Amino acid sequence: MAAPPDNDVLWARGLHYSHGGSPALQGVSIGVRAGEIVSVTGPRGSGKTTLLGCLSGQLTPHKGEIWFNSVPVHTLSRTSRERLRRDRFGWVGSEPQLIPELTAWENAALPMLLCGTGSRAARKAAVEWLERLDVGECARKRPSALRQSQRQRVAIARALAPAPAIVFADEPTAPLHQAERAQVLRTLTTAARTHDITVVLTTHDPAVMLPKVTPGDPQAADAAGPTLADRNLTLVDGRLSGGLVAPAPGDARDSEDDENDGTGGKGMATGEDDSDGEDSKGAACSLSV
Ligand SMILES: Nc1ncnc2c1ncn2[C@@H]1O[C@H](COP(=O)(O)OP(=O)(O)OP(=O)(O)O)[C@@H](O)[C@H]1O
Repeated sequence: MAAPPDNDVLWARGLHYSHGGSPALQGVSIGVRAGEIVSVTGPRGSGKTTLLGCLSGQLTPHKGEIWFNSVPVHTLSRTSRERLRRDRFGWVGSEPQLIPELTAWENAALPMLLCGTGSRAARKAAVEWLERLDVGECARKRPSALRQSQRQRVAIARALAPAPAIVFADEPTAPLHQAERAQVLRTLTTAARTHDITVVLTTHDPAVMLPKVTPGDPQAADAAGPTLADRNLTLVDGRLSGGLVAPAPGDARDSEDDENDGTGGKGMATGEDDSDGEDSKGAACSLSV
């Protein structure tokens, strides 16, 4: 078993996953550095949610390796993976999935309480994060009294408050209005950057995440303002093609010819046997609290 590069907090090689025999990931390799914000885009059904499920330890890949620092996630027992998710990872789904009977601060504090943080400290951290995410005034309200964008900010506070090493966000802006999407994403990425939290997020809205870079025109890139992600990867039919600039519509690249693999230029091979044929393990992504 090869050791992962020292400077990657998360590293995966040759991931394969099939749902009921239908391949969702076909040899995906990725390396994520500590503090990096990586977005994964791609069309519907390209495998984004499955990739995040594997990387976050919710799904066990049928082939391949996943390392979190020096921990081989792919070989951990179910209990150890759940502990790893609880203690080191945060999760933001496309729906806030808050507990309706709890107030916003109680929802945000829940993962810390489950990790054994004292209730006073958990409440303090939860309220601070709600304030940082501009929903401090909602702390005592229940989810039903909040707007969807406020609920999603509470879910982001819940993911960030325990100071996880990595936050996984699966299409976190999907339920929001267009005007709120960039704002919520900016809130998530800014908060993660200031607290040195690594983020891997998926979106099928490339306009939201991709840096507005015009190749060969740095002035245009400067004028576009700061980018939300450090690196954007594109997943097509369960295969990754990396790059900083999205292919223009109609400029589809041939994934068979593309050796780019999302490892930040380390050149890790992705070309593995496509025939998987394993049955689905039927695991669905669930709330990581
Ligand atoms: N539980 C499941 N059972 C059967 N097939 C599934 C299941 N989950 C996903 N798939 C299939 O696996 C492939 C990858 O799905 P996945 O949800 O990972 O893609 P995605 O890029 O996240 O899609 P979307 O943008 O629609 O969320 C798709 O063909 C999908 O239909």
